[in-house]
Amino acid sequence: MTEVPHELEVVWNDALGNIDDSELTGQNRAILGVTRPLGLMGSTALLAAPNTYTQNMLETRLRPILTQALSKTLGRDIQVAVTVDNSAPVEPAPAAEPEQPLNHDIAAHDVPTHEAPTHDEQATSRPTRPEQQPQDSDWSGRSRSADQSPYDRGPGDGAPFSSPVPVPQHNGSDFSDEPRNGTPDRPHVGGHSVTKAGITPGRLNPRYTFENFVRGPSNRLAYAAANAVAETPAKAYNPLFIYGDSGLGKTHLLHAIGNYAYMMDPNINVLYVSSEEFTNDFINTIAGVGKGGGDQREQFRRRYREVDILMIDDIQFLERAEQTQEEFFHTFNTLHNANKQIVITSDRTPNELTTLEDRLRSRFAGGLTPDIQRPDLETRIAILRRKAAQEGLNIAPEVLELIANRIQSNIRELEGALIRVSAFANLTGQGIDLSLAEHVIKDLVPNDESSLISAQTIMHVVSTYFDVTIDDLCGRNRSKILVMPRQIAMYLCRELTDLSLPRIGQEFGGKDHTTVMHAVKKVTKELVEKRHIYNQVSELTTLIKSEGRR
Ligand SMILES: Nc1ncnc2c1ncn2[C@@H]1O[C@H](COP(=O)(O)OP(=O)(O)OP(=O)(O)O)[C@@H](O)[C@H]1O
Repeated sequence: MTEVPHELEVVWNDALGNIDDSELTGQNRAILGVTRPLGLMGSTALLAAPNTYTQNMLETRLRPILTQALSKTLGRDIQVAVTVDNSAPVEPAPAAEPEQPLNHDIAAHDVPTHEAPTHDEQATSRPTRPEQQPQDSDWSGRSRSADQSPYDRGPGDGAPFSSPVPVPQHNGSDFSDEPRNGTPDRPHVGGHSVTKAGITPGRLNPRYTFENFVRGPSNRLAYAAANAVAETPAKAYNPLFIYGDSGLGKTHLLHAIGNYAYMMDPNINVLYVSSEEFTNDFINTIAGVGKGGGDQREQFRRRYREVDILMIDDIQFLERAEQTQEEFFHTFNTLHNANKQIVITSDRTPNELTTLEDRLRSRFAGGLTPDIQRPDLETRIAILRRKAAQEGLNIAPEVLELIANRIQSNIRELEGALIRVSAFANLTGQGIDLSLAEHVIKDLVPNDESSLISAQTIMHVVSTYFDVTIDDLCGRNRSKILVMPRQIAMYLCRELTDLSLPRIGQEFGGKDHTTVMHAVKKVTKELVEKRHIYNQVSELTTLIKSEGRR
């Protein structure tokens, strides 16, 4: 890392000293602890963050506090720019292990000792690995009492929720088939997914953090367990097996674990992968063995076995194939024996995973197995309120309540409804009131109907509507005239069915899940910005629903 001139360090420390402690949560302090000043250019202070997650937090949540503090210190208006400096050293971790055992011996069904706060509760003290603590060592010149965890959540839980509508980074008018950060149809598992220091943790979604996760009775146990695992990997609950219906936040919690663990220790190896990706990667490896010199199997093993935290999403899709399960079993054992953390999600309990071998099921059941239930009305409203605030939408409480009342069982749908309502208001130049919301959401699918709608139905309706063939939708021709219907069809599959991203990719001619993800983001953005896309998506939704009911 660039050496920091002494005066700059002094200015930085003074500025940090100017921040009122009550404005910062423990996490904020930890972030500031790993941030370094790089220089002052005119009225801009350039800061270095060790990773994109920290950069993101500095640029959003902490920006106002930092600009104010730096401006006050320097006596003039200062802006802040943040760059990622991969070489930035994270404070060396003392090797000492915690003196107190942390929940080692808690039975699988026990409630975690550090119960998570609800969205109304605050500041829970958690056990913390001592090696994490130096990161915020005295950056502010203030001392912290020995028993105060640096990661206690402060009152500032009102972090802006990242927009579900992606900010356009290029001309958003075209429908391109390419995900911006990757090549479609190429498996995205492998070395680059492993978040070794210096490698951007590209597969972790920085928006999915613990802070952005609204807690309520339906998810409190899963949240608390995930939080404990992120703070003390392989010490609290191992494996952690979270199950629950589609769209209730399992993936969000996995990413939150990864983001949190990575923020605390950028040297940690975190790997997030869906079981379908694991299967595909394994099948490709087997197919390639012999062609590529025979070491592919070894590389595969290293990819999955040399990690500190392995997170497998949607384990119910783990291929029935014997060899894949065998491989996964050994991966699991190797990691577990090496005291590495494993986190798994599923749509059902371990015992209900009847396609899995008994020995795998019993391994899963041997850990903590919290579930996530459908959120209650209060939690749904809290989620909507947070999303609306993030979008800068001033929506009356009765409108949020209407949406929350109408969409009860899936948070993805809840978010989708909010986006549709705001898109319609935006495109028609109207304010968001009850009658507008009523008008928009009357067409949305109540969750119970979604099981009646298949990807085939959606493809059939979309292909007829746009006068293209189903082969066109599943093909790879990138002509604009085909890409747009294809992306809309993928978006509708995500919105109207319970299919996972990889499963949708398979339905569309074996495409990678990143291609589907890109399509979903693209259409979400376009339908907010373009009236004709909004109309097409609305019309198609109605057509698909009526087709699904037949
Ligand atoms: N408690 C919550 N607070 C805020 N947002 C949430 C919460 N739970 C879910 N979400 C949001 O709902 C959406 C769907 O969640 P997620 O993808 O994690 O569900 P899932 O259970 O993994 O679904 P699937 O099984 O279909 O993959 C995400 O955008 C997520 O951020």
